[in-house]
Amino acid sequence: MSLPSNDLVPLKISGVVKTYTQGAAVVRALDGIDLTVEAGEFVAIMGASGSGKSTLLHAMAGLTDVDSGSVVVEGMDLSSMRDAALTRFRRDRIGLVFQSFNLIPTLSAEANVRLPASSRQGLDGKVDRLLERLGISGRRKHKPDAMSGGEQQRFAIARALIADPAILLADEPTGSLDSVSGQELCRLLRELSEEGRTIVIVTHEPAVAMWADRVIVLKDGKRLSEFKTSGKHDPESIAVDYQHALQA
Ligand SMILES: Nc1ncnc2c1ncn2[C@@H]1O[C@H](COP(=O)(O)OP(=O)(O)OP(=O)(O)O)[C@@H](O)[C@H]1O
Repeated sequence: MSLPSNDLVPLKISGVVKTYTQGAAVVRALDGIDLTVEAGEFVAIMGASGSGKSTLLHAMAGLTDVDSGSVVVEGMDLSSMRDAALTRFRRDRIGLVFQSFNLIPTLSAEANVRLPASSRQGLDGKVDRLLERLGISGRRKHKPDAMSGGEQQRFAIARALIADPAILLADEPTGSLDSVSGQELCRLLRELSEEGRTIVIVTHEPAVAMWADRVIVLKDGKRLSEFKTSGKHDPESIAVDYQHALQA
């Protein structure tokens, strides 16, 4: 499956700060993050619990307002957009996948995939190709609760990709899967990236991060360090690189 390309940078984040106030305490969940993700790149975001990974992913998707700095997706500054325009832009240009799949239980798996498609033109063929590509065509009429976690997550990925977004964002996509299904899902994400999809995932697992091209390490809301995986499909060496990055 080859993808249409354009010259726009899929994601550029500059100086992003996000604080939460809890009573008298102010938490700087993101403390001046800069990050550019190039077309076709596969980036993993790692960091300890509370380091700001999910907040960053939500900021990338325009699901969280940031206090300052900018999040620019394909040249569009999300903070400058009104709610309705942002919702449309997110549906068309940003694919989102969550740990808990978030499929609508009363709809068939295929109906879930069709939901974000704004136009019906050519949709049937597109759905067929995508489900075939993800190896879930035979399960399309099932309701989500009649499928395994791995199948549900593939449908969630199909739903995220149906509009050919600029970027696929996934928050702990293997977090609800057993390790075999988790690795199968990672292999699928790797293949999608090699087909030209731009992907950012949040994970705390070296065995997941090893499928990415580049690992960004967060600590206390700051971008502490990063390293390239150089195709090392070896969780132990990724764990070592991660520990080095934490000590940088
Ligand atoms: N809605 C919120 N209200 C108040 N504080 C929040 C909120 N969301 C996140 N935080 C705080 O912001 C910081 C970063 O949280 P975030 O969920 O982004 O971290 P994380 O790295 O994704 O953690 P985990 O790996 O545990 O999911 C934490 O200190 C967290 O308690």
